[in-house]
Amino acid sequence: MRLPPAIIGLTEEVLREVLRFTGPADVTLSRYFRDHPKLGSRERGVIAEAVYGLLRNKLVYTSFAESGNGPTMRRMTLLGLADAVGADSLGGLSEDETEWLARVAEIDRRLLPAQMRANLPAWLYEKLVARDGEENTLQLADALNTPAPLDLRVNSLKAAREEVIATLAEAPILCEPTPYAPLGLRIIKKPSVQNLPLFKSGAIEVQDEGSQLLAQIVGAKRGEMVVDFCAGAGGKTLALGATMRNTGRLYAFDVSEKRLAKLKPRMARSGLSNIHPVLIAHENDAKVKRLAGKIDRVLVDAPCSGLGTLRRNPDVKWRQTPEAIIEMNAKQTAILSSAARLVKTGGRLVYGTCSLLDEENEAIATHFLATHEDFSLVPMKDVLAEQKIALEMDDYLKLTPHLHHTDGFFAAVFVRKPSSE
Ligand SMILES: C[S@@+](CC[C@H](N)C(=O)[O-])C[C@H]1O[C@@H](n2cnc3c(N)ncnc32)[C@H](O)[C@@H]1O
Repeated sequence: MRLPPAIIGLTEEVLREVLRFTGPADVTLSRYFRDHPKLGSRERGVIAEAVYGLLRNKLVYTSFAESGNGPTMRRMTLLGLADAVGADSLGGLSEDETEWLARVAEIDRRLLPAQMRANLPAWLYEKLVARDGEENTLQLADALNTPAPLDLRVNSLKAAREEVIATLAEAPILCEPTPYAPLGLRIIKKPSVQNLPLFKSGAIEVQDEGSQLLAQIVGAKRGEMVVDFCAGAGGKTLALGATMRNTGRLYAFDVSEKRLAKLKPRMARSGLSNIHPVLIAHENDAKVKRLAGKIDRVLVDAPCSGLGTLRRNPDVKWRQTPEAIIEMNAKQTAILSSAARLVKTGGRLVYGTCSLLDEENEAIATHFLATHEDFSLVPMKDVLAEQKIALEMDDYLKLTPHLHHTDGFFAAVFVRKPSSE
């Protein structure tokens, strides 16, 4: 069925707003939909898909849009919509526009300049090419510009992975076990899971496989004292709590009241009662100091550029700047250093990000080791062997969408040496 011609104007309107990059694209879209309550779910889906497609392919589409007659923004919108639903499904196109879309569809994108094909800003593209070479960067960019599948984590307190697979099949939702995370499921077609009884009962949570692995390498055990220092809405907190079998004490720190508030209903669904959310003013808050030297395991899932999550948040690559990343580096160093004080002798400290950049990853880990003689690195290959995760890594965990089909993640594991060492 053809879409009503009005969808073009509506998409163009919200696209203009999104491309101002004054806030995250998903927030702008939600606000737009709230302000336009008459839009049906199909229209909303199409508009969102068109906007996300445009953000993923912005460089290529801008160049195509500039090639035709008429306003560029309308042409960008048509490209996004044609990508989302196919040009044949669009009502209200002029003859000229129909022909132009057909011509553009014939262009061999392999002939475009490499940075344009990568659809990455120049500063990021150049940084990645300098490190990984052009071919690897193009492969990475291709994976980052492809929408992610939907990954779920089974809450082992409530169900076994096999049971969940069987229940989902009745829906019918087909999924497969994730290759590395023992409780993960991957759904290729993305159904809405929020209304499923499995979700409402807390048997499943939405969580990328990479994020599940980051929680797993903390190695939290029954009865331990654990801190999730940057808990946010608690994606990893919930995974840690289940690994601890709902025993011990798991502190969920964050500076954002709004994010911690989102953790509460998730805690209630999960059946976990070992989690203690704590709002802190900053990383040196007195609430942190009180626990110094008492904690078995600390996870620092640090605030970062988020460039590893472009499959889900394609606007991030256009909103990030090298200057913002330098500021972030200072924050990451400060948070890691403060969180380290919590770790008891022999305890584990994990630093993780969803960034692809060395300066947010290895550089922070190396600097930490150079300035904290009482900590040493636990090579990631040892941690993965301990956790029986079948991944080949050297010192650090480095997950990328083109190699591991997860979001981009980095992690380093440190241990606090016994004082005699
Ligand atoms: C990558 S996000 C965490 C995501 C979360 N762990 C999850 O799995 O869903 C980083 C978090 O760090 C928090 N944050 C920023 N500055 C902080 C600080 N100084 N101390 C603690 N948390 C901080 C942010 O509010 C944000 O929620």
